[in-house]
Amino acid sequence: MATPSSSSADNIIDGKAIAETIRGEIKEECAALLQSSGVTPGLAVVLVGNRTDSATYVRMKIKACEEVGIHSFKFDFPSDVTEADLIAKVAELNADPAVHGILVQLPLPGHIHEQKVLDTILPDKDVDGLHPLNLAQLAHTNTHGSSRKFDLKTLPYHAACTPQGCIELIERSGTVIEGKEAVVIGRSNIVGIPVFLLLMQKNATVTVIHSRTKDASAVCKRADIVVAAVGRAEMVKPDWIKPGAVVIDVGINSVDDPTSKKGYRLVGDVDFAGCKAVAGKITPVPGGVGPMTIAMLLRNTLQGAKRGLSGGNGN
Ligand SMILES: Nc1nc(=O)c2c([nH]1)NC[C@@H]1CN(c3ccc(C(=O)N[C@@H](CCC(=O)O)C(=O)O)cc3)C=[N+]21
Ligand SMILES: [Mg+2]
Repeated sequence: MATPSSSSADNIIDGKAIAETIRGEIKEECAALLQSSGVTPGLAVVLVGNRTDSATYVRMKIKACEEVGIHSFKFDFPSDVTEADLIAKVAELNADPAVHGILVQLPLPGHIHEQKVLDTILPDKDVDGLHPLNLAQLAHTNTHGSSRKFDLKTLPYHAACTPQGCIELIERSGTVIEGKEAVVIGRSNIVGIPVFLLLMQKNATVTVIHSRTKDASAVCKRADIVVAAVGRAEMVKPDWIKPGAVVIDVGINSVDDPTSKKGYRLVGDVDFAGCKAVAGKITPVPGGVGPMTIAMLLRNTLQGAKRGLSGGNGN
């Protein structure tokens, strides 16, 4: 086993490396699934318009599929596509047995009601975990006081990808969640709420901080585990962090930077340099949560294909 280095980087959680490990695990499982049942998992990706960031993310997702042995099917629509046409495509994919997962890349153009489109995806094919029924399943799961363990790899429904990625980063970097004080900053349906639910299912004591919280920094400072998902550049300062805490930064904020070639750079919701000096462990941006989101998408797609074989969603 490699000896951990004692460089200043050694409290950084390497999301890129952890995601690579997980993609390796998924690749093996895809090969085994193909061997045993002849099935290749399939992911349909729907991209609307020509945002460069969305096109980049979609390209990364498709490349990741190829690498692990998941079929991908890409559907491009112009930015003036009607909501009805998008919903018709989703309905077609819902009925396609080669498609185990459907992802509609967000954001959608303003004239389209995003949730209305997402709600059309069959929950069993909703590998983003953004359908309200999947969020409800996560809240409704109750393994406490039962011998059944809460295991992300075998959930009978889809949990959202970024939140699952946060949990994997915490656990795979060596932190036991059970019994810890966790604070989630932000309460979005996509990240804050599902992260809160996952941490609770993992037996943490969880507090959610939001825009109406009084004295957010004092509440945050109680946490052994902090997950920041507010979408405000470098909002979490070193004096918010309890010494030794694990800090997971979900934010992807672009800030002007004339010294960079692109004229901007990406920063998280956490003041990384400052908080790194106080935290026990911390994720960088980029190279933290981002790559995990894609790894979890692959895992959900594989899981969906396996569930399809066993018939029904096991509830
Ligand atoms: N239906 C839907 N599902 C999503 O999961 C979804 C979405 N819409 N819309 C946009 C956000 C954003 N997102 C990211 C995925 C990977 C990285 C990622 O891998 N980032 C790299 C850097 C990538 C770069 O070089 O820009 C990193 O953080 O290291 C980031 C962001 C998924 N999203
Ligand atoms: Mg809209």
